[in-house]
Amino acid sequence: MGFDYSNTLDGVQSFIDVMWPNGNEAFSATLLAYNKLVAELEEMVTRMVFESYGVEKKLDAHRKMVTYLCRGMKYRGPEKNETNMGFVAHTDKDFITVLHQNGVNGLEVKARDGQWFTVELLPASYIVMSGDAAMAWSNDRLHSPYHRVTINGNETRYSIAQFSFLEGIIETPEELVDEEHPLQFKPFDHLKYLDFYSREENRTLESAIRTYCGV
Ligand SMILES: O=C(O)CCC(=O)C(=O)O
Ligand SMILES: [Fe+2]
Repeated sequence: MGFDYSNTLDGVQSFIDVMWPNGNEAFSATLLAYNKLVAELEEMVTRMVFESYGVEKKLDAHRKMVTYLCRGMKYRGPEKNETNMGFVAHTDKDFITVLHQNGVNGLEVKARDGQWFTVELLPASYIVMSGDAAMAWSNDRLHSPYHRVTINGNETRYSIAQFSFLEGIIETPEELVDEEHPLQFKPFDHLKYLDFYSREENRTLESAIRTYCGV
């Protein structure tokens, strides 16, 4: 389950209203505090990326467009005759994802070289992963990896993710384009890309972002 504007009081409140019509102050305060911290982490990583590419002057305009979606996942262990009760392989459609899990591993990521590996996390660890929008923005420098969840044991896995989206047009900075690195993606409207991906016929594309706005 998930909700939009997840680092704002209004966003959290609209979720709480659905789940607890009589309110749940403690949960609401915890969720908002958590999502704000995770948004700060996302902001910090984004700043590091912009600085490392020498495009920090583009950061303010970028920040003004950022909005977050929070999603909570529950994966129970397989029962008899069931296999893999996880999440099918996909790339994230956002800019940057920050993921956290309870003590149960299960996330697998496909590296650039095609090898799948299991992400083994300490309880206090977070995963920061680039999505399709960051890949397009960076002219293919950041990799938006295929990933999936496979649950083998009996323990239930819980994870919580916060996804960043841009309300507006995403454009590759000209600093990241030159003769050696020709432009790979045309400017695109991030939320319209989500509409595109939500259509049945586009969900099985090898790379929805390349089909949508690849050069
Ligand atoms: O539960 C996880 O660790 C991954 C979830 C995920 O990939 C997603 O929600 O996009
Ligand atoms: Fe994902």
